[in-house]
Amino acid sequence: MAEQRIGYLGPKGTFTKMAVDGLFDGGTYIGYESIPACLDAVENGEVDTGVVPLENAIEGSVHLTIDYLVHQVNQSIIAELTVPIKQHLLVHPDHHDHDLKKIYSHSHAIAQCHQYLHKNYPQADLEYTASTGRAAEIVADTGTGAAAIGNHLAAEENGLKILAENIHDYDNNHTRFAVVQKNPMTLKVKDQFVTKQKTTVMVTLPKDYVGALHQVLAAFAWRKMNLSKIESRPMKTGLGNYFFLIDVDQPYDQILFPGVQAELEALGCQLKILGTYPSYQLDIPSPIRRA
Ligand SMILES: O=C(O)C(=O)C[C@]1(C(=O)O)C=C[C@@H](O)C=C1
Repeated sequence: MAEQRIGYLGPKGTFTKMAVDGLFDGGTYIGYESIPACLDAVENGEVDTGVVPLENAIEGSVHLTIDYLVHQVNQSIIAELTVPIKQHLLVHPDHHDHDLKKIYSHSHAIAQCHQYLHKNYPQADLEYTASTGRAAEIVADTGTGAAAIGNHLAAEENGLKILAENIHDYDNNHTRFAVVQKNPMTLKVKDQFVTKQKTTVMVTLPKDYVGALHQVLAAFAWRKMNLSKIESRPMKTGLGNYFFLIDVDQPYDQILFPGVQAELEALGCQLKILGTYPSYQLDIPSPIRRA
């Protein structure tokens, strides 16, 4: 069997790369500079599998991933993995008592550390990058006076030191990553702890009418199907038009899901299955190299 080709949000040292290293058992790994670039590579067959961030416990959904999956490509979620996230402040090895004028990172990483930044570096300019790994690369090139928010792997890969560790504002910080494929094929993953099986569906309503969402939820509720997440996103067709993304805590089956689908279609709604998949939980150790 040919080696699996896995695309991920790169470059080196991203949290997504940590997730990939933790999940897969061999393969060819290719880092892409942005979430759309990674999903495009899956779409055009450059890689078999893509791994992109989906949701963070502190900052919420990664809307770029959700919107791109729904509007721009035709792919299925075939697994998800939850990874503990520890954010550190990374600086150039020559950095000593310099002022920090600029702090670079991915918008989600900056958001996870807002209180810390507000308290300790209120004067610093916050610069958004496509990933935490990219932020670390910039700081390695820039030298002193700048910092990146990222993980211990980004520090190691870019020769940076950790000025402050665990700077995220809330302890229970985790991110869910989606593993996607265009043509679902078997994944070669390490022995992981599968916490549960899930199914993600997208529901669109015909128009805004009284009780519409209640009816959608009732179709799941009376079948005793547990929902672990529901989120609305704009359809991008005009103000007030939304679709709902719903995570159901059970695998797709030939009775309950078709029943929900038929019931919702009778109400004029549409239901699309975005994936039915195992949910993995990774516990990545994070060695700290102090400044
Ligand atoms: O920039 C990275 O390292 C990523 O993998 C992206 C990302 C995200 O988009 O949420 C992943 C995990 C962390 O929550 C911060 C950033």
